[in-house]
Amino acid sequence: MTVVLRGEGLERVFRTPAGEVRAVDGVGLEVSAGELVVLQGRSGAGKTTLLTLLGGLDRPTAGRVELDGRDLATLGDAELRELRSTRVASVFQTFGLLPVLSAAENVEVPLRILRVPRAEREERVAAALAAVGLTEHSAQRPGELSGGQQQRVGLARAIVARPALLLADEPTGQLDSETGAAIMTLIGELVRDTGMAALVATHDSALAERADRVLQLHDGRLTD
Ligand SMILES: Nc1ncnc2c1ncn2[C@@H]1O[C@H](COP(=O)(O)OP(=O)(O)OP(=O)(O)O)[C@@H](O)[C@H]1O
Repeated sequence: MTVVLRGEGLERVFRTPAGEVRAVDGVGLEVSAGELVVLQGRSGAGKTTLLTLLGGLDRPTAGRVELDGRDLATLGDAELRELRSTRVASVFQTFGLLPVLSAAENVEVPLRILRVPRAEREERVAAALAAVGLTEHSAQRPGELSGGQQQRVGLARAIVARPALLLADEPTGQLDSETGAAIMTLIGELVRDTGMAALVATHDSALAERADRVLQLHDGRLTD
């Protein structure tokens, strides 16, 4: 399978008044197309910092990230933004939906940014909402949806631009365990159906059952 994401020798050191924090300390990993990898680790293990490096939102202190075959260090800001908006989708614990927009309008946002023509936007938004089982709720605003439904809107918005990579940081953190498990199952289905690569950070070990592979992060390092 094609490797979509590769991290090599990644380090991220934060300099704080209290001293240096090695949040990510020599991490190497690969995620391939059609693969769901779960990144597990306790609070403070470095999961968010690692995802931020892998998604090109922050630059590593050392090491390299290759996304879709491109070394992020060689890209300028504009190229990096372009790669991020076309090839990477992110899902967070706080669903990040715009409260004044309907579910469908929220899902449409990435396509507007990419200047996709209107008719195609409508078609793709409908398909993404159908994929997460929310066709009947497309006109509702986030405040009128349950937490699990809001996260499904977040997932529809993530996949609508057909990214090569989905990065999710505690996507089930605000949900009860049953709803969280359903969201994780849905992520697994989306990965299989679309062939995208997915890396999902969570401290919930029950969710790891749905992964093709589980990585354990401890004090910024991957352990076996
Ligand atoms: N901007 C920053 N400045 C200084 N230290 C930071 C910064 N961001 C993160 N850290 C530190 O890096 C370490 C890893 O933090 P990170 O948020 O990546 O962990 P996490 O595994 O995502 O935790 P959680 O599950 O609680 O979100 C922690 O010790 C944290 O305090």
